[in-house]
Amino acid sequence: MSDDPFGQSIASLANWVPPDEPPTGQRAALHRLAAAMRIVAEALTDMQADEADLLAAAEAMEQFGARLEATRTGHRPWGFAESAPAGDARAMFDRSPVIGLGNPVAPPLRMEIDGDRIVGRATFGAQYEGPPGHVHGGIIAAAFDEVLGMAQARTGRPGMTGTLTIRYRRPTPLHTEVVFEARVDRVEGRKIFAAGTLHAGETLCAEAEGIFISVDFSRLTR
Ligand SMILES: CCCCCCCCCC(=O)SCCNC(=O)CCNC(=O)[C@H](O)C(C)(C)COP(=O)(O)OP(=O)(O)OC[C@H]1O[C@@H](n2cnc3c(N)ncnc32)[C@H](O)[C@@H]1OP(=O)(O)O
Repeated sequence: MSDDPFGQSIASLANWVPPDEPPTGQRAALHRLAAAMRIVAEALTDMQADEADLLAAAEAMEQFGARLEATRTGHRPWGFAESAPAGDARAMFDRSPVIGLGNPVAPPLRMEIDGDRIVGRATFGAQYEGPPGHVHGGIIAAAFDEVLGMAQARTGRPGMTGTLTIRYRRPTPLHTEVVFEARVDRVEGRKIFAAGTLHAGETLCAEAEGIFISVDFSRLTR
């Protein structure tokens, strides 16, 4: 394990604390671009632009896309995007589809550690709509997977999600800051049992239970 940076990073995750210094340079630019793409994604849900404007935007996006595509290396230093296995905070924050500031798909959820709890906050835009005016249930599941995944990772022997059970109690509103909380209930052998809640204000919108199975993540990279 000592010469395995992947394993070392996972092991050190138990003491990981989210960095609070603002990014600079290329990374800051990446975050800005991803934020702009989120604005586009949400605007597409109800914009009234005409065909010509949409075609002009599509052409510009295609051109920028081609420029970025040409710079791709195919290099995937960590192989994962989820918080629990990524280890390196930058890889984790930037690439995750849930918390990645460099990933326009991510809402993004913002996580913090509060004692033995993980707290995640997000404001979901219209691009995450399921029932009218409310958040899609699959998106809520993804967010729970992330916060429960981070909670279980802090045991120091993280696992993959084996079972994730969600009870949706009330519709979760769009355009409102909602709060996820997660903690580890118990560990039985390789099984880590985690549980969490989702609130919008005082309203309990959903509850989750997850069983994570500790694995040797270095095997997944080979
Ligand atoms: C570095 C940390 C990474 C954490 C990431 C967290 C954030 C997000 C995580 C994800 O989204 S991961 C992506 C979604 N999950 C997957 O793709 C997992 C796919 N499934 C597998 O790879 C395997 O089925 C798994 C590793 C979960 C289990 O396979 P194993 O062959 O290692 O398990 P095994 O059959 O030896 O069973 C070990 C124990 O776990 C139990 N178990 C196995 N699969 C289970 C399952 N799916 N749910 C609940 N329990 C399960 C099993 O009953 C047994 O319990 P006991 O020890 O009490 O007998």
